[in-house]
Order: sequence, then structure tokens, then C-alpha cells
Amino acid sequence: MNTTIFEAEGLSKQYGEGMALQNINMLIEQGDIYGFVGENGAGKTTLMKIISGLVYPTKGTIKLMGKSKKQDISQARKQMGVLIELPALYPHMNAEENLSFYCKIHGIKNTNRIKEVLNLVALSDVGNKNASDYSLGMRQRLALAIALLNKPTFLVLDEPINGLDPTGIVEMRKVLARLAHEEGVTILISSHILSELQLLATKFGFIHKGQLIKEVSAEELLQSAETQICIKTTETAAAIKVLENDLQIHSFTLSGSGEILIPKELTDLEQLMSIFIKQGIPIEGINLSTANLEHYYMDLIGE
Ligand SMILES: Nc1ncnc2c1ncn2[C@@H]1O[C@H](COP(=O)(O)OP(=O)(O)OP(=O)(O)O)[C@@H](O)[C@H]1O
Repeated sequence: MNTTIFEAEGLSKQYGEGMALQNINMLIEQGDIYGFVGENGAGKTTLMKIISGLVYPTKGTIKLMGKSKKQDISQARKQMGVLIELPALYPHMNAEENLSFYCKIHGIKNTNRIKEVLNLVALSDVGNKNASDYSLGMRQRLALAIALLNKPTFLVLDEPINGLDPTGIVEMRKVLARLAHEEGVTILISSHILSELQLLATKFGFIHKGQLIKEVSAEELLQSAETQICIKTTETAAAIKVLENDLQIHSFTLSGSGEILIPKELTDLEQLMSIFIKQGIPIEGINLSTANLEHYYMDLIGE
């Protein structure tokens, strides 16, 4: 049975007149990389702050590492690493010195941990370079290293790839995948870069105007996407005739660029190719379209 890391029941947060969160029920289990998706102002940061103890909910309950009493939750938070706002980095200090400073603040005596976290975030080679010489991606990874100092089992990361260039994004993805797969860290991560989130997350939660409208596993997302065969031909009208008359396929659509999209389960690709060739229909390309987190999200919120 999977262990529950975080659970919210009927969670709401009101700021003045505005409801930032409304009746949220959410479940994060051990080993999940939970991708948190939502528009600006949807409520992602507010929920992450509640989990981290930076903001109190107006209504509802939370359980952290199976604990629900206030004191036990505070204790459980010691097993968490949080990156919501970038911690202050001292530019004139190198990464090791910055980490050493945070070790002192958090009362971490095991200085070997500094080398370990530098290794985990792939900064070992540049650990003695001043932080002012780091790229944004390296600074983000150093901030992550600070969040990892206490060996967390649960990481909460708000937009950790925001503003990074493609190399920085790939580096961060590799680091997070390694933390999850090799160190067994459970991760809650928000990002507006849905293609990136799709490469990493094992589960998704979609929040819209303060409401968690859907939770779905990566497998369910794949299954729910109607995998389609896309056929590109210069003879679209003739190809459609063959589909309808010879193959009795009527549920196909045309993409914006004129490709014919057929649900995969409706067709035997070999048979389709052989009929097209027999009828002299030129095929310029065939490929499979698969699940797309961005489309899924847009469908979900009705846009
Ligand atoms: N301290 C605050 N006081 C008043 N309103 C707030 C406060 N913090 C957040 N809000 C409001 O709560 C709502 C949710 O904000 P939140 O920052 O949680 O959204 P978000 O999904 O993280 O957005 P983004 O993707 O832009 O970071 C927004 O309407 C925001 O204006």
C-alpha cells in the first residue's frame, strides 16, 4: 500500500473578500512527482505555503506524513524541503560557503552534507566559484541544494524552472528525476512549462480559480488521450473517400494543417497503407500523436 505524504480535505483559504482556495481535496503519495498545474493566481503558491506552514488555511484539514495534529505536523515539516521563494544567496561567497551559512542557521552539524547536496544538484565542479558568477540555472540549483540540506523526504518546489534557459531546464529536470528515482524523494512541483512538467511528473493536479478540478496519474493521462494516426497527403479528398468507402472509417478529423487524424484503434495501419498505395494516393508522412498535457489542461478548463 502506498504511504500518504500529504492529504488535504475541504481546504479553503480566504484573503479578505477573495477565495484563493476553495474546498480542496488533494492526495500526494510516497514516490509521486506531483505536477501542479494552473493559471496565474489559481492558488498553487497558497496551497504550497499552507503545506509548508507559511500560511494558515481558513477551513479544512491537512495531513502531513500521516500526521494531523498541529504539533505532529510541525514535526513532520522537518522532513520537508521547500523552495517557494529564492533564498538569499551571498554573491561574494562560493556555493560551499553559502551552504555552510545555511547549515549554521538550521543547526545542521554534518558538514559532509554540503558535498552531498552539491553532488545531488550537479554543482560539485563549481562549488568553490562565487555565487555571483553563477547562471540563473546554477543559482536555482544552489537554492535547491539549500532546501536539500536537511535530507528531506518531501520537496515542495514552486516554479523551480521559471526563467531558465533550455540547458538550465534540462539540468534541473535531471536533478529532480535523480532525487525522485535514486533518493526516493516525493516532489510537489508547479510550473507553467507544461511540456517540461509532462516529462517529469507521475501525477498531475489541475487547479483552476482556487478549485482542484482534477487529479490524474501520468498513465491515466496517456490512456485518456485518444492516440491518433496522422496522415499527410496531397490528395486529401481522395484519401477521405478511401477511408469512408473502402475502410468504413467515418470518425476522423482534419488538423489545422490538413492532416487526416484517425483514432488508432479504428485502423489497421498495414491495411490502410496497402489500400492507399493500391489506389495511388501519395502519402507524405504518417505519425502518431500522443497525450499532451497542455491540450488536456485546456480541454479541462474549457478553452
Ligand atoms: N497575501 C495575499 N493577500 C491577498 N491576496 C493574496 C495573497 N496571496 C495570494 N493572494 C491571492 O490569492 C490568489 C491565489 O494566488 P497564488 O499566488 O496562490 O496563485 P498561483 O497559482 O501561485 O499564481 P502564480 O502562477 O501567478 O504564482 C490570487 O488571486 C492572489 O492575488
